[in-house]
Amino acid sequence: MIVTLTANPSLDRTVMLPAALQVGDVQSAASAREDAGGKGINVARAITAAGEECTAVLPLAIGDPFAAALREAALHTHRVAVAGHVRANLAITDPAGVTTKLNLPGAELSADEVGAVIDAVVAASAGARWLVLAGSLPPGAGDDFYVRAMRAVRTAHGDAAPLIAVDTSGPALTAVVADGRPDLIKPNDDELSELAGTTIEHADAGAIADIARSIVPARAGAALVTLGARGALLVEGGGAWAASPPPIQVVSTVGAGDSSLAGYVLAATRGAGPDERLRLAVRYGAAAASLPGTQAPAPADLPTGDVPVTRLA
Ligand SMILES: O=P(O)(O)OC[C@@]1(O)O[C@H](CO)[C@@H](O)[C@@H]1O
Repeated sequence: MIVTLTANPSLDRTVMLPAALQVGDVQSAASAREDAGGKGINVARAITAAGEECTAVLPLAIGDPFAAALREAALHTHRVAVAGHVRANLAITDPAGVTTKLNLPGAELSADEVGAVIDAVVAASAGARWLVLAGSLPPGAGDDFYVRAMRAVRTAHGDAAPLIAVDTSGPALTAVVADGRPDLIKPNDDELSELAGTTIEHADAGAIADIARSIVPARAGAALVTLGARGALLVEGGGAWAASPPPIQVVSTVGAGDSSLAGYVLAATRGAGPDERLRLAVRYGAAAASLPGTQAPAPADLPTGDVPVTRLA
């Protein structure tokens, strides 16, 4: 069983344009869609669609319209009643696959609500193999929220505690790497650059792996570094691997990283080795990028093209 936590869910609105976005102009849109989003929700949707048992923990006010979008996602959820309503995030996509994203901060959580969310994660993760903590933190949670959640889960479940994956950014990611020692982090190129205090924009796979090694394995068990159209890297104590994506038509990149993480966790749960974990991560990320809006891929959506994986020195 796999548990995800989305401390800051979002109703994802996607507006699809028939041409490139013209900032400052009025444009007619071709169509629009809404999806229940937030990183942990997206991970849970891909895992559930693959037939694995999964619970998505989230704060949700009674009567929040987000509940209707969640119903459509058909997820098993553990909801913590809070006062504030779920934010709405906006994505604008065009026929060339260019995605523009506007994310709101989310409603503030009170100290009691923060404590209730952590208690819910501890309860939901009893017997789980993986716990995925994903997304930005809402105001009020505190930068150390994920560290607190990880400590609470590990203290409560001891040797039976799940492996913990964290996908976040900024001070929340810095805190997790400084004080949490997650089993897996999933930075993208910007997040790894910020974490390591260097830029990886023009670095090749070997150089990126070396940068990840400044964190792995001392401060995180492994790093799945997603690089968009360049593929992804997996760095762990035993080695580093790079994978290139299969050819796809990009429709919306929203949720591609979440689906990569879902693919990784699915493969890990099934006992796959590092190269297969990385390959499935890249296939899931590519599948998500080829779907509109924040749709999470099902196994039937996975691209059939080759995903070459190479071991790095
Ligand atoms: O503000 P955060 O939590 O960093 O990102 C939120 C978000 O962009 O992440 C998902 C895609 O990864 C979307 O469903 C959602 O809108």
